[in-house]
Amino acid sequence: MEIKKVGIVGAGQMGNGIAHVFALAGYDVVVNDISQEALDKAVATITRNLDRQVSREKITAEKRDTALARITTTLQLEDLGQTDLVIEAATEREDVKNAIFERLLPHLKPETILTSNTSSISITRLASRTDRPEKFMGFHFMNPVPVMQLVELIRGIATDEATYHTLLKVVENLGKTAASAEDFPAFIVNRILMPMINEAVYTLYEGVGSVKSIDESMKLGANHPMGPLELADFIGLDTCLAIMNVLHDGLADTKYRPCPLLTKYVEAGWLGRKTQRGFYDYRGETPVPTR
Ligand SMILES: CC(=O)CC(=O)SCCNC(=O)CCNC(=O)[C@H](O)C(C)(C)COP(=O)(O)OP(=O)(O)OC[C@H]1O[C@@H](n2cnc3c(N)ncnc32)[C@H](O)[C@@H]1OP(=O)(O)O
Ligand SMILES: NC(=O)C1=CN([C@@H]2O[C@H](COP(=O)(O)OP(=O)(O)OC[C@H]3O[C@@H](n4cnc5c(N)ncnc54)[C@H](OP(=O)(O)O)[C@@H]3O)[C@@H](O)[C@H]2O)C=CC1
Repeated sequence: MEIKKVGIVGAGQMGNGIAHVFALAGYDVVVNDISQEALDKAVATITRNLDRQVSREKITAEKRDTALARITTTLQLEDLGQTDLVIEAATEREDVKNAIFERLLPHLKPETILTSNTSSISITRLASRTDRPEKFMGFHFMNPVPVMQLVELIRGIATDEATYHTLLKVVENLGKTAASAEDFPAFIVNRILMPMINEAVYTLYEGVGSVKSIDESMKLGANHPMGPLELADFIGLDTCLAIMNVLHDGLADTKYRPCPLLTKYVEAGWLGRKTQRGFYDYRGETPVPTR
């Protein structure tokens, strides 16, 4: 099946990055969110990131303008009805994702491929609640989408080969690299990455190091581009906690117990960069550690 028009549900940091790379690769993109403010912010972010690519001579101004013209936004989920591929990139909560699919399905063409950018939730379980488990897949982009090379492809138990091969071709068209992961909690990247981030929060919680010393240690001692706490703030602490809970519940092993300090930050609404406060306070000129 040829994919021409793509629908994206959720215009947060992942939704805007996914819209950016699809529009640049020549796909028509419709972005949906429940908030007009999120849609406006997404278009502003995409424009800023495309402008930066123009100023660094990665793309031409003409390519930027064509890409922007390919993106439309809508508050109405039914406007995704004529798309060939839908990528759900809303908040990492299973009830939210199920509700989106339930409202969206009556409007979709029967052949439309339905995917979720979920970081951790069972693809088989999400698919089983839809009318098309064979055309349902995990389509997991990494943050920041315009920069990161990898896309994880996760087949649910019922996903057919045609769907998998169609998405493999889409990843190729985006100029990215696909890795296949089996459908187990948090797949590959987050199965490995998130326990490291959670351990960094335990290291902070137990007073082994400060925010600054933990991040500096991993940047200078292990050559990570960002320290684990800086990365947690970048991903979103709500998303990190949600992934740890999926690992803990799904694998029933205490080694995945979310750190109580991570829970406390989320309960405070200190979700990282997106709320201006997390392990760092971003309200000033330079980020200041909060512990
Ligand atoms: C949670 C999940 O489910 C899965 C995940 O995504 S886990 C998170 C995975 N991501 C990571 O681990 C990211 C780790 N961090 C990094 O790789 C780097 O810090 C980074 C790429 C984000 C920034 O790199 P840097 O060298 O510090 O910054 P900088 O030189 O400003 O940026 C490098 C490039 O990225 C671009 N960039 C940086 N942030 C960007 C953003 N948010 N959006 C778009 N482009 C961005 C810059 O424009 C620059 O592009 P060029 O090379 O074309 O000039
Ligand atoms: N952050 C990351 O590094 C990565 C995240 N992911 C996954 O991508 C998904 C999105 O994450 P991210 O972009 O970081 O999250 P954000 O919090 O940045 O964005 C989520 C967006 O979804 C919107 N939303 C919530 N409910 C609905 C709904 N019913 N219909 C439409 N939109 C809705 C939110 O609106 P509002 O703000 O108004 O609630 C918000 O704009 C999650 O599943 C996450 O696990 C995958 C890879 C990396």
